Amino acid sequence: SLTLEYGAHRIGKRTDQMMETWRNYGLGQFIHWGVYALTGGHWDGEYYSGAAEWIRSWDKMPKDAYDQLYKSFDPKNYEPKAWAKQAKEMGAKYMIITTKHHDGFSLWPSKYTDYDVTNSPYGNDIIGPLVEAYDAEGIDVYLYFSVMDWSQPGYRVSLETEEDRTAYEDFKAFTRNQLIELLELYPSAKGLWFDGTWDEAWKEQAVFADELEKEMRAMIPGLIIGSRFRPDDYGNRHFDSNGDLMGDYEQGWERKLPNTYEDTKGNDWDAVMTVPENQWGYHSDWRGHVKSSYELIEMLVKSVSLDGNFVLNFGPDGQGNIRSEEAKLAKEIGDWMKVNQKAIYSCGYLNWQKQDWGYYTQSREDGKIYMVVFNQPLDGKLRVKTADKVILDKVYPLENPGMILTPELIQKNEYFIPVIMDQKWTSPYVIVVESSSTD
Ligand SMILES: C#C[C@@H]1N[C@@H](C)[C@@H](O)[C@H]1O
Repeated sequence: SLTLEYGAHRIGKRTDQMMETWRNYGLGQFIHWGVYALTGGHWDGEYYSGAAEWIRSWDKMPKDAYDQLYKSFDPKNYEPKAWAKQAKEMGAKYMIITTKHHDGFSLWPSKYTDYDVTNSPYGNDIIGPLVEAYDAEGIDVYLYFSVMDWSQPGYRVSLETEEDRTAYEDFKAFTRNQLIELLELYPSAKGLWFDGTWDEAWKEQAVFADELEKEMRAMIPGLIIGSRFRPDDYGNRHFDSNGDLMGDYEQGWERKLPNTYEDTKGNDWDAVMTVPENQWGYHSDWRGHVKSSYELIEMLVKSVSLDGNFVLNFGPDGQGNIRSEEAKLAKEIGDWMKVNQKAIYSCGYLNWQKQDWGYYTQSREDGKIYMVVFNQPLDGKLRVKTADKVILDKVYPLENPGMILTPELIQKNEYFIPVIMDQKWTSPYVIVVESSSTD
């Protein structure tokens, strides 16, 4: 392997309590909010087919017009407490908020740019009240921060000339100043979710990024930072040039999920997911496929079954309203979580053979095994192939512990669990397996 000074600083999972808490979240909420929400994915009556938060990059979007939008940012309906309550009802254990997206508009009062909320009609800090509201609901807060910043004169995609390099040094200092400022203002934040680190100029900043990461970790012990922040000695991110994970968890699963445990490489990871195919910021006209709560619950369960967290995105509109489609999903997911949360919180991967009926999760607290059934077999027989030396001691529906189910032995370590068909199962349900080992 290569000798790397700025590659992974740890091989294997973090084992401290803060990371254990992160690992046990199961469900998170992403919030993408900023001046792009004012456009709703349209400009001058035209529909933008890209991701709404990228509308400034659209050739039909006059850049100076976009850059004036903040002078209309005055979200009368912004109610952080209501957002936090809704997230609590949904069952989210953490929330990631865009403090600054690629356009550079800072949702907090920043000493380092005039392109921030204090210079909008709204005038007040957006981030502070949100952090307080989510903290009050017991939902941990993480700060999304885009390194790429279209508003900064010093930003560069690549460093071709001496002028580029000089300008980029100013940009690096600005970036560090904003990050230190965020951690000083919001010390209850448990971690950072970085984005916009794919340009060549940043990929040359292994030394700077490493020093900055160390400085931030020193400010908030236990701070959790994903794989999308640092480039290594050769400009590689997520995995260093030896294939080892950078940061505390893998951030590569954006709008997609791993399919097998092997895909996760045994690392901690999160999957961040949009409701439409690709809209993070508010778009008033969602076209194409919009995911149902059934689909999203399956993605959540699949993520947990593979030792990951599932983070569902919300994109409030320009007035601070949570759109009705997202409110409905939050309610439907929350209703399912209220009944089945034991199969999600503090659960993870079980090395039993994957079956067609759904997913296994196992509690990291008491070892209980959960069979989350999405595809009910017509004969009601759920095939279970356990690992070796496993005894099934007790099997019952999570919703009805008194209904003891008797496994029918097929062959060594393989059973049918008969699920009584007179129950009209209309949503994914959970069977609990209490097991022991023969050795
Ligand atoms: C591309 C890209 C960005 N990464 C997602 C998390 C959104 O912020 C999107 O704009």
